[in-house]
Amino acid sequence: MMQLSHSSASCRSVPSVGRPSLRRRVIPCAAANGSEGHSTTFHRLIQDNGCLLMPGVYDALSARVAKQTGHKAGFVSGYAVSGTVLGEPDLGLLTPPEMARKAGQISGAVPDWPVIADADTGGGNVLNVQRTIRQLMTAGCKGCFLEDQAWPKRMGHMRNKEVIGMDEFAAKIAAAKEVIGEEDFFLVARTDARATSAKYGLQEAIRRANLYADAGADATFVEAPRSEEELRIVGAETKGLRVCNMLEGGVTPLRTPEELAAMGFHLVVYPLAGLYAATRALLNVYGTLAEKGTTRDDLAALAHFSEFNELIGTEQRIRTEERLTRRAPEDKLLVKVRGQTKELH
Ligand SMILES: C[C@@](O)(CC(=O)O)C(=O)O
Ligand SMILES: [Mg+2]
Repeated sequence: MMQLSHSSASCRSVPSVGRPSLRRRVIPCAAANGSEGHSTTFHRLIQDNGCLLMPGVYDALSARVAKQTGHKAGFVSGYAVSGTVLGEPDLGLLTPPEMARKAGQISGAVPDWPVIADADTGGGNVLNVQRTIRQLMTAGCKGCFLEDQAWPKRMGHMRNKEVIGMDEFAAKIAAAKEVIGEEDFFLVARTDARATSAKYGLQEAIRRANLYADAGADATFVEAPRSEEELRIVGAETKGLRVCNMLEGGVTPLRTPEELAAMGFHLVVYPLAGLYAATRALLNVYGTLAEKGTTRDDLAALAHFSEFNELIGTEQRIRTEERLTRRAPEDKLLVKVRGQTKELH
């Protein structure tokens, strides 16, 4: 059973981000009331780091870069995967199997780096939720976000959202918990009730988050608070572990993990920072190429050949290939069999 009963004076240190250096900064831990349940990788990461910062990732390469720059975990963003795999907006077009496939590629590329995937609404009713969660677990994910939007869902900071009934969503949480059992999988229940087109608002979102915590979610996520004041209210009035979504250009003001920890949050996601940065870089370099016909005067804006090869382990792979296939001077193939080198003719 997990305990996060640190006083506001207790602290954890986390590595700084943005570069691979080991510079560390300290984030005061927020106390979590009612955070009981089975312990998972993400419970441990939150306990060890105070407030855990997770960048959004959308493919194997972005996950490798996030890991290399010192992040301890990543969030496979539905918005970013929809944008990069389909070239489509986050309006419910990406299917759960497409997300599971991408999440599996990411987990495969960074096997020792935990990721939480965006399960959106779970793809339908309780049975779809169970299938989706099983697929994400098989893909190697260590958790997911599941949200109470009606289908077709839309990205949380867009207009025309609707939510399903809170009891119906509590049943989806129960369905998810049933397949998770004692597995190492962290379930975040998200409510979009703050910003629907219908009658709801912040108090409804808080009521829902608390119901979802009672239904067994490991953490709750009130989507789209509109001000610092609303962030504080969510931090003060919801139970258990709390997730905060920091979205450049969205309706919630951007804050640091330190600032959010002081308001009572435990897990901070910047889901679109990488996607938007990569998009800006591509716009720039393709624009340059179209304009000038060459990149030769703009190489500083690009990763270097050797830098990129190092990032994806090219040299290591070539050495493995050489070790397994190199021919002896007499042109015989040497292979290792149970520790002994033998010649193949
Ligand atoms: C976090 C998010 O769900 C975006 C959102 O709806 O706020 C994502 O897909 O990255
Ligand atoms: Mg999403």
